[in-house]
Amino acid sequence: MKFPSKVKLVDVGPRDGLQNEKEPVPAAVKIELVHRLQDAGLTEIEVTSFVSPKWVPQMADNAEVMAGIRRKPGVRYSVLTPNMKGFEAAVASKPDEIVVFGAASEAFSQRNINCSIAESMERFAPVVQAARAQGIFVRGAISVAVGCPYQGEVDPQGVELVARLMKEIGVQHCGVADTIGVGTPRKVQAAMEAALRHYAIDDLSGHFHDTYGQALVNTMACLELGIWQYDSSVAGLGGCPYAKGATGNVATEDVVYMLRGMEIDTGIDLDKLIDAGKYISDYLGRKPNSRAATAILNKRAG
Ligand SMILES: CC(C)(COP(=O)([O-])OP(=O)([O-])OC[C@H]1O[C@@H](n2cnc3c(N)ncnc32)[C@H](O)[C@@H]1OP(=O)([O-])[O-])[C@@H](O)C(=O)NCCC(=O)NCCSC(=O)C[C@@](C)(O)CC(=O)[O-]
Repeated sequence: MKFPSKVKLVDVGPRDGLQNEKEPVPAAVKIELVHRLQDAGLTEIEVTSFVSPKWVPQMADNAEVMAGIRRKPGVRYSVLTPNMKGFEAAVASKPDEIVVFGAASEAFSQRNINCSIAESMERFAPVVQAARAQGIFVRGAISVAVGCPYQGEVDPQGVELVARLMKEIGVQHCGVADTIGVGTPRKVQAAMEAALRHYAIDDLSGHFHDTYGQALVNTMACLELGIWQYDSSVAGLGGCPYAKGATGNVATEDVVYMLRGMEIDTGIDLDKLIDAGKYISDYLGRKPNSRAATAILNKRAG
């Protein structure tokens, strides 16, 4: 079996991780988390989202967080922008990349962004056009790619349709997301293969929540396909406010530990990453949701 020799991880903890916290997390803590992640070697960090503060109040400090980051050369900072209003607000904060986020089920599209799949593409198209005209890279996320909390099963055709529509409007990179973490390896591979009909392997990534404990094995299944880009979340933070019961993303620490053992380069310093995860977990008053971090922290404590 030939795996990729390097993997790029995008830490989505500051955005996906913190968007679901009940208590507000101060902008200063989010900024410090971003700093610790970049110091640990992350080269892309999903910082925040420019969505409606009525829908997701946890991200209302988006501009303040973006303005507070000490930018490190070589690191890319991405933000979510669901429509032109979000994009216009985001541009002022100079993101390297924006993310438009659609869904492979109509039901999730309605609950998450208040429109149908077709309408979402109409909203995204001018955003994509404006971003690309300004040299801002555009990533697209396809939520509920293997299962939806409202519809149930999602078949690969649903993913293929949204990947095609995203490609048609000029989205440059396609992220396939198991929002509620129900996927298992063959299902996730099928979703990826559907997206691969429209996106090259270098323009595709996986985003796996760990609700059923399948995220690492799903990552492994995608490595087998040659996919080398993944989202993950420090300390396993996260969840989507419109996917009740879904837990956080796969912990960045767990993915880095696995890849290090497989001699696949990530450029990430695991010890510093664990410190970053401990920092935010201490702030939130709980333990990191990462088996590797827990084991290493226990070992450190002797
Ligand atoms: C998409 C909208 C905005 C549509 O929301 P809407 O209500 O349909 O929008 P609207 O155009 O009818 O506007 C209604 C009000 O919202 C305001 N508004 C409109 N747009 C914006 C904006 N961008 N920023 C700030 N304000 C905005 C607008 O100005 C207006 O304000 P009012 O006149 O009532 O005072 C809304 O549904 C929304 O914000 N949804 C939040 C979705 C979200 O953030 N979900 C979580 C992130 S996605 C995710 O986690 C999944 C992912 C990516 O990680 C992958 C995975 O795991 O699946």
